Amino acid sequence: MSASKDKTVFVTGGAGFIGSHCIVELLEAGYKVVTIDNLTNSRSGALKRVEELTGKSVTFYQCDMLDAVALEAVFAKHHIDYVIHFAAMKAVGESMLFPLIYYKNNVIGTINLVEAMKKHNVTQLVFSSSCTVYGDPATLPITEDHPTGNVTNVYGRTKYLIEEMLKDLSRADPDKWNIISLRYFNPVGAHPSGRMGEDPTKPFTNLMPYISQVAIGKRDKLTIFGDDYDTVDGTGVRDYIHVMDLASGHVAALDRLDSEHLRYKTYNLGTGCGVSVLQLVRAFEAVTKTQVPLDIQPRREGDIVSMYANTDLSKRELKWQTKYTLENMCEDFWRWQTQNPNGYADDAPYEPETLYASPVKAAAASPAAVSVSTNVANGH
Ligand SMILES: O=c1ccn([C@@H]2O[C@H](COP(=O)(O)OP(=O)(O)O[C@H]3O[C@H](CO)[C@@H](O)[C@H](O)[C@H]3O)[C@@H](O)[C@H]2O)c(=O)[nH]1
Repeated sequence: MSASKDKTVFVTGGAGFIGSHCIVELLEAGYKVVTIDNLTNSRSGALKRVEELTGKSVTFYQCDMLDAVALEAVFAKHHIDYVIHFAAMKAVGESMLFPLIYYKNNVIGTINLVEAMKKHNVTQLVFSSSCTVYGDPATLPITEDHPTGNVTNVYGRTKYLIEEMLKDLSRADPDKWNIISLRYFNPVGAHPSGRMGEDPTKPFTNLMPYISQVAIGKRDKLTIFGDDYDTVDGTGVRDYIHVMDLASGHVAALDRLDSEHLRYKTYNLGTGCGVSVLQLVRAFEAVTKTQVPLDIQPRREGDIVSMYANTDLSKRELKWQTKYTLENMCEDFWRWQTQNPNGYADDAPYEPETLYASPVKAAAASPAAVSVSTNVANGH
């Protein structure tokens, strides 16, 4: 556990799936948390559950990453020690249809954040990146020094561009910046209590939520995109990681920033184990005692055959390792789904605090804050 008591972490995208679970870990490690979210792909009820589970509250502002004035106001109002930046749009298909919205929200949103940090002399940042930056891997398991940038979709390209931008920033001012990019593999599962989990308000395409919807009877069958890959059983292989392991990886990253001035460094967060689509389905069926009817279809365009992490560096330098098994991922996800069929939709909202002294002043200071909210969701 962290020794960084009384330090404040500013979390962007804190109501999202990974952000909210990470806040639980941060509060339990003794950090104070200030968070923003524009709630375009999440509900603030997640933060109420965070409070319920930890007995601690967070400071929450409903705020968009494109609202540079509001972002700055957060830094002006709070003494921030570290930033963890989750807020981003994350749907691969959508990113191909609306590339400018993705570049704007993800890249410009990050520029706004880093500029506000710079202005207020906050230099410690953990960035939520993705294994998608590796593109189609040349070698497996994937180490952090594997080439990046050969990305197959716009969402992934935004993550790659942000990584490069942060690297350039640290090169330009190496004594100042201390930045870690965490490359997540495939986050799944939910808080073991059954009180928190993934609750996207937009359509999703990820495997585990689909499996679960079939198991619960909301859909007839699971479409498997290709069973003729060169893998253990012909289906695609991924490195599924429990969201609580991912969350503890962020606490470890803050400890790492404290222990050494890194300038800029990347770490994989995965389990190191490749699991096929069929293996995940079978594990889910066994744990939940359900049947998931399958429909084998052609390969999905842009899909990668196999992807799993080499976790040596994160184990060694972050002193972090995963604790949850594939069975835990399935049972925790199932508990969340069955106990909360509507996610947080029925919960009272977590009341956002007011960022500005008066609404009139807010509108004058920050016209973007009162215009139609742009789409910053919470993702990886
Ligand atoms: O209905 C489905 C959904 C998925 N799959 C397969 O399941 C595997 C995993 O798919 P998915 O859950 O969509 O994850 P990825 O394709 O690995 O991409 C996700 O995981 C990446 C790593 O975190 C992120 O970068 C992406 O944004 C995110 O969509 C793949 O082999 C898919 O072909 C199916 O067979 N049927």
